[in-house]
Amino acid sequence: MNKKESQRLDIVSTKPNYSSLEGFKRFWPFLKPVFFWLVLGVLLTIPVGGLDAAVASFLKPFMDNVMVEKDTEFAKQVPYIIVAFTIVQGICIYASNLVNTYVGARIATNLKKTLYKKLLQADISFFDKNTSGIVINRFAADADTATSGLVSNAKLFLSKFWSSVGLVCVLLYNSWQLCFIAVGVLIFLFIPISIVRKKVSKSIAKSVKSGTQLSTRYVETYSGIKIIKSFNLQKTLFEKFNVNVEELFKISMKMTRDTNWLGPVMHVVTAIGVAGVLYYGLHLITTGVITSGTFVAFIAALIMLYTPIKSIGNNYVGLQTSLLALERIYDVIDLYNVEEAQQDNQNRLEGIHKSIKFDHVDFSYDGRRKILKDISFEVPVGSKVALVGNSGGGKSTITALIPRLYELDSGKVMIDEHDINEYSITSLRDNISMVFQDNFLFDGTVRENLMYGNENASQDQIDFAIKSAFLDDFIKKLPQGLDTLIGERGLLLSGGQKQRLAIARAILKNAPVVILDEATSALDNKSEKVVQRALDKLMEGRTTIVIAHRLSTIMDADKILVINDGKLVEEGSHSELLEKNGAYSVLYNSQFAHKESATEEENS
Ligand SMILES: Nc1ncnc2c1ncn2[C@@H]1O[C@H](COP(=O)(O)OP(=O)(O)OP(=O)(O)O)[C@@H](O)[C@H]1O
Repeated sequence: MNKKESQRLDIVSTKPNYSSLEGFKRFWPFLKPVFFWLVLGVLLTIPVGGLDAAVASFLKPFMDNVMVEKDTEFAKQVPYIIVAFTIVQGICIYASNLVNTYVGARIATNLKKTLYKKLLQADISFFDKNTSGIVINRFAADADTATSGLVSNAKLFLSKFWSSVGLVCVLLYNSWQLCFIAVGVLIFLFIPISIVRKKVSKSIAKSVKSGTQLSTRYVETYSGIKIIKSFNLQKTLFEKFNVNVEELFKISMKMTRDTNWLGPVMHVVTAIGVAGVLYYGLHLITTGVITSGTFVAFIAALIMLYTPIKSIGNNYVGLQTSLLALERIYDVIDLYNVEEAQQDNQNRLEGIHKSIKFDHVDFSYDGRRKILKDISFEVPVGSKVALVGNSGGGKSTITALIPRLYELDSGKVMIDEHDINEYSITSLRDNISMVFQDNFLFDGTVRENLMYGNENASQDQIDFAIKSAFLDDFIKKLPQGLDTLIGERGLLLSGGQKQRLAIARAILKNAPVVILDEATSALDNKSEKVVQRALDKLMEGRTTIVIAHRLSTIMDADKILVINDGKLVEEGSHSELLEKNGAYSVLYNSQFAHKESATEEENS
């Protein structure tokens, strides 16, 4: 796999990639801020677990004093002591729940912040390679899965750990021989646990993959609903969904089959332990090695010890699920991205004074298929350069390289004779406004959407941008003017209005370089004219690179570059290129002829 391919997250690992120590080290940055609370939580679990042992150990004097020696003095105190102990235990349980929940929620929140930052910084190529379902699952759901499972299991494990330590001490104190039998049988539990571990890891990886596909289906349905309805795709999509959801059902049933036998096996193993203790205990009592009180206390402690072990099966799957989710999180955190890798000491780009230059640029999206081949050209400051050429030729790709949305394979893109890699990415992008064919609007009001162009824009600046984009009449008619909600994806706006809002946003950004990617090709003639006028306002006094299919909009460009199949085949002004009678002239004549024949058809 080459570097450009290495960002795919759909390959879910089935084997743990980290040793426990490595895993802990990686988790440390998230544990550190809550370490005090974590220690407090652990300390609070000591009395919770330890008091179980205390309760069990009271049974011995109770039995021996009352039953055997008929001395009730101490026994009378025991019920009060037990109630007092359990009250203390209850308070500790409450406090430890509170502290542990705080620790878990804090870690999950910090993990989500780290992951979201990572998502915002991820290279565009990451989004080309990973589906929306992957993003939702890997960046949001995994943080909850990892922490909720880890915290609940750690809480359970810790409290049971301390109670087990206490109970084993009680067992040892009462009879080391019986303790040997009781604890010895537990060794047999390691075999089924390791079998389950392997099977569960595989199933969890499969279920993550299926769950991801399911999430993608939901997102696709949401964003593609118009196409789904107009092509009557409901049945097709439902069938695909059906396959995914049934697969998930099968995986979860398999997981249940693979793991649920662990419970009964634990039951049998612990029962063998109890049976062994009873068998040998009888011998020890009859030979006078232990008293009956000792024996009763021993059995009580043993039952308490075995109870959590029997539920290990269920907890184990939860724990394994969380650990694997944590590993997937590490995969995401380890993803390389250009923004994060950048040095802090990079120069800020403060405007453009000379030119934007492509110097022998080669580019591929996947490291294999070359999209741009040896592209060299210069855009002098303040000029308007147009990119034309065949569909899929690489025009949009060229424009994406200027704000470093993708990294080059070789060659250089330069601003004012400096490689753009020398400037900080933020400052580079601050200097460029892009208007696309399909402009994304955020959920919120018209004003909020405009102000994404400039968060500190004054009312005067906003008014100017609206006027320049010919949006003032439209906004006056909106029920709440600038503060009208336009909804996610700007559904309340027409195509042309959306375009003009995007142009107003770009005007507000006031960047010296403007890149227009086929900004008017989706519009009808009337809207195109208004949008074109708005674009002219945006381009005024700025360095502009325009991609256009309609040559009529770029005939006045200072320079036209013809890009065919990733190569720059011609360069010059409209009249120079027509004179050359080459690729541009073919393109121009085909459009012109097309227009003429269309007009003839209309006239006839
Ligand atoms: N994100 C991407 N990942 C992989 N390949 C891509 C990606 N975007 C574009 N391509 C490929 O790169 C080539 C050039 O695409 P590009 O969009 O730059 O062409 P274009 O000249 O702008 O086309 P059009 O005029 O049709 O918009 C095409 O073959 C396309 O399939």
